[in-house]
Amino acid sequence: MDKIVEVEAVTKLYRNRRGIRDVTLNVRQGDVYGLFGPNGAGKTTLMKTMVGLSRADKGTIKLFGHDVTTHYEQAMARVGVLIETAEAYEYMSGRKNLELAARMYPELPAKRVDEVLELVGLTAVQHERAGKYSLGMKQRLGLAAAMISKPELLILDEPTNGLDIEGTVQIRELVKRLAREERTTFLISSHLIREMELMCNRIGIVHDGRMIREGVCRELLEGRFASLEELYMHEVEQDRRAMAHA
Ligand SMILES: Nc1ncnc2c1ncn2[C@@H]1O[C@H](COP(=O)(O)OP(=O)(O)OP(=O)(O)O)[C@@H](O)[C@H]1O
Repeated sequence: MDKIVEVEAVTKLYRNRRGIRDVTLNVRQGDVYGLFGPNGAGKTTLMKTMVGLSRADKGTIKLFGHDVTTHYEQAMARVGVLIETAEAYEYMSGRKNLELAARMYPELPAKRVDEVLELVGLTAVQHERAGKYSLGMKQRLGLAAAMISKPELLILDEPTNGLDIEGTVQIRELVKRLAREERTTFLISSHLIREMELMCNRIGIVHDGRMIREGVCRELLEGRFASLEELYMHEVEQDRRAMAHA
């Protein structure tokens, strides 16, 4: 299947009328898709709606061809999710946390826990209490838990939020490695455009709850913009003008 994520004209508004409006996006197999936008643009709302944590007011969302609203289990069967800060049982070791996550998938080989620990670089500290982990280590533990079932699609909300440079680089390298070696498809949100530029092949720009531009990074730049930052500033300016005239 080519299109793994199909979001079609989705609106989700909170009582205060904030949220997302009429968002359409497609993620294809093998993409590292970056959902970019400043704080409050609507990235988390979109991701939560996509994985059934909140319900769309309008529009359709399909994952692997299955509608999230009507066929939730089939839609989510091959999806791993890390939305907002990773939650771990702080009094348990990192390893125990992952063993607990693995119990949801009885068919997984026992060595999968070792594999994901290795992938996220937590093998050496696996027996330490998760409560003692640094923020970066907690994020990586959350990522390991999201990856435990070998999902074909990983949806990660701000995975580098609050991380220092080293932590950020580690997550980025991990994403690239999984995309390359395990053919994992990614949908990643961030408010850091440089991060997106280094990691993603496709990008969607969310502004004020709307998708204002979507496409292959290389094609979006089209020789007109030196960086995604320039493209973003241009698109936001255009959007503001269009809205002022609407
Ligand atoms: N539960 C809620 N009730 C009311 N408004 C909300 C709720 N959650 C989010 N919002 C509002 O909806 C808008 C989009 O928020 P969202 O968290 O999706 O943005 P975001 O792009 O993920 O930003 P951030 O990076 O800060 O999380 C914001 O204006 C936010 O204040």
